[in-house]
Amino acid sequence: AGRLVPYDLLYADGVRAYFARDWGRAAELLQRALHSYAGLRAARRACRDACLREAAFLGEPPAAGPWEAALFDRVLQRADCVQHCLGSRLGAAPSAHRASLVIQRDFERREPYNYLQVAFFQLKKLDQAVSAAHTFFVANPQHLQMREDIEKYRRMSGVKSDNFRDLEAAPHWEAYEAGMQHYNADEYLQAVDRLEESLREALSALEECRALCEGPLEDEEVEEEEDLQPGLYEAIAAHYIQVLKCRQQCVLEIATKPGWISATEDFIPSHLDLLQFAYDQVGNQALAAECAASYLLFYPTDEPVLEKMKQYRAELGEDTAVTARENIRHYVQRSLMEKKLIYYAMEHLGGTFNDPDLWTPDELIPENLKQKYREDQEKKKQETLDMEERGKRGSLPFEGITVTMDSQQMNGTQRVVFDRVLTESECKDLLRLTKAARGTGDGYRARRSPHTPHERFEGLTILKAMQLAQSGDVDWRDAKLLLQASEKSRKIIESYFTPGKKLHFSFTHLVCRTAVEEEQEGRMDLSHPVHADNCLLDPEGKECWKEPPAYVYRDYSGILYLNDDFRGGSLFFTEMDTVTVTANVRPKCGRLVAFSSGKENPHGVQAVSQGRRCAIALWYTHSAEHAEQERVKAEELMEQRAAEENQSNGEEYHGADHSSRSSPEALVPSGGARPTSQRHKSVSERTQHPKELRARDEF
Ligand SMILES: O=C(O)CCC(=O)C(=O)O
Ligand SMILES: [Fe+3]
Repeated sequence: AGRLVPYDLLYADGVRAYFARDWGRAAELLQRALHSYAGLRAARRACRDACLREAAFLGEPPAAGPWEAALFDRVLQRADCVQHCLGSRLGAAPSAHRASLVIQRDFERREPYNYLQVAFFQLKKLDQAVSAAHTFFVANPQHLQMREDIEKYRRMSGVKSDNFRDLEAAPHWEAYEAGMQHYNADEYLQAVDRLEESLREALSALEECRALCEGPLEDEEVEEEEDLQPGLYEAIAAHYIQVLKCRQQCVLEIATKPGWISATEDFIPSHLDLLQFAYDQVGNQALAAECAASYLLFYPTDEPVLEKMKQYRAELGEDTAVTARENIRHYVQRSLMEKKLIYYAMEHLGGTFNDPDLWTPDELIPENLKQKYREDQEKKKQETLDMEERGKRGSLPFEGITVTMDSQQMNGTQRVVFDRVLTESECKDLLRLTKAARGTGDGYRARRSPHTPHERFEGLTILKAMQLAQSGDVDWRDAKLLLQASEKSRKIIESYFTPGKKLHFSFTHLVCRTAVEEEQEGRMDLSHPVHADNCLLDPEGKECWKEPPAYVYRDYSGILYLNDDFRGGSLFFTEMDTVTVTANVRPKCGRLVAFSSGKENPHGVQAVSQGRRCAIALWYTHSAEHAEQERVKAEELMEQRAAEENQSNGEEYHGADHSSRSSPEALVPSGGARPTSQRHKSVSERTQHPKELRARDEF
């Protein structure tokens, strides 16, 4: 095999070319980076398999003679094998292919496709731009800018719908979804085919993931001092336990659909359960029995499947042997062995382990760990109780705010309207912000509303507001007010709905909807069609799919209104059928409506038929991981400014608390070698990535 250039180098060069607007070079380098990344993974997998055979830990342990020599003899052989194998496949020392954590994360999140789509777009290679955009979006459904771009691509003529392809699609997910569709449609013959394929592919993906676990030891805390380094056996144990835990987590990785946050529970065993049912339906009792027996390896006391087993045995006759699948038996045994070792380590050496499986037999978990687990659960329960108690007594964190309507008055659950969150003059200042921003022409141009041709739609994000303040286009105090108003709303909503449980910003923007003159006659549509904020309402109103492209991690929504001098534009809530209206909210300055973002709160906005309706739209999440990154940047700019002001007139600014957030920069190890230092720059450049995209007005 030829020499594989390390993917992090290619990536760093590609990103640099991107920011130099050298699109051709950027596209080429980024594609090569992706290719090299895939090649590296394939090499690791292949070498692991080859060396597993070549230097196998097989046979009986030595009856007599030193155990240690026998074991380490194999360890040395395996190390030699792996070194050689990787060296010849990669054409370089394997260590050259170790990328920093930041870059590894970028690739896991498919970040290169984000750059690629822009580069392809600039090169007028639309088909490739679309598939890159789609590939990125599948794994990043929360990415607002990409969502907008995708919507634009969809509206463009000349873009074929089969270009919306996931270039990194995992074979097992494609098969699984097709299989489940057939299964749910009672098409069991096809279901069996696809689910078998899915199981096969999932197990194969699992092996690849496990192979990648055999990498270097990742120290949690870098211990610089030599005498803090562990001794031989401690070091081996620590590294081995790390590998075991990593391998155990692989099942979660393969069971998590790209773009989703949590894994499908019991992914492997549920395949076997589905298959046993489907085989039974198509009259293949022998295979049904085999799958049932395999399922029982995970859950040996599962009553319904034991029942089925009896039935299959009866149907097949006593002479037919029923055995579980060999590969599943192997999977279960191997997993149990790993769990035992991990639990032993936990009990005696400390550390933690999140067992990814629900089927782990109780007797495997050491008694004192179980005890500790129970205590933790108890503590958590108590905390929730305390929280609810506090919530009931809960008072709002600000004076003068009133609760105008609660859930009951709004005929629903988790809905509320507060008034007097802003004063008239604060509303005026914020409205001035939208006007001033409009004049600048950059990033804040009125566009057609994505929802209706009869309105224009303008959105201003927090970061944009700060940047405009920085460039002197808007007043700093107005921009600061936007930041403060949104934080105030956050506190109100947190204390009302989830006291004691932190709500993070997920996305914030100031939006105005303006009626387009002369286009209002006989208008039947809405300003914003009925929707739920964190799931996709199905048109028949029976379900709300909590899956991408919905912003699934959003937990609460808030809208803080700024004015009422327009016609139409009421917010309304409906039942799941999207037509039965249950509550109406007329916007006005200082009114904050808040509600949980799920299917219990479908809502829409009546047509704005005259004038301009402005509001700060706010979404919140409990998940720190999905906290709004733009905000960190915006607050930094604010603090910078405050510090400058402080110097000039001694005024004090109480900046926002950053401690709970991790900025992307924080992930960059200090003093890192080569690509790391470049990444440090491009990571912060990345916050400007959306602007970069915005500049493309060719859409
Ligand atoms: O502006 C409003 O009243 C509601 C807007 C909304 O529901 C949304 O943007 O998701
Ligand atoms: Fe909404």
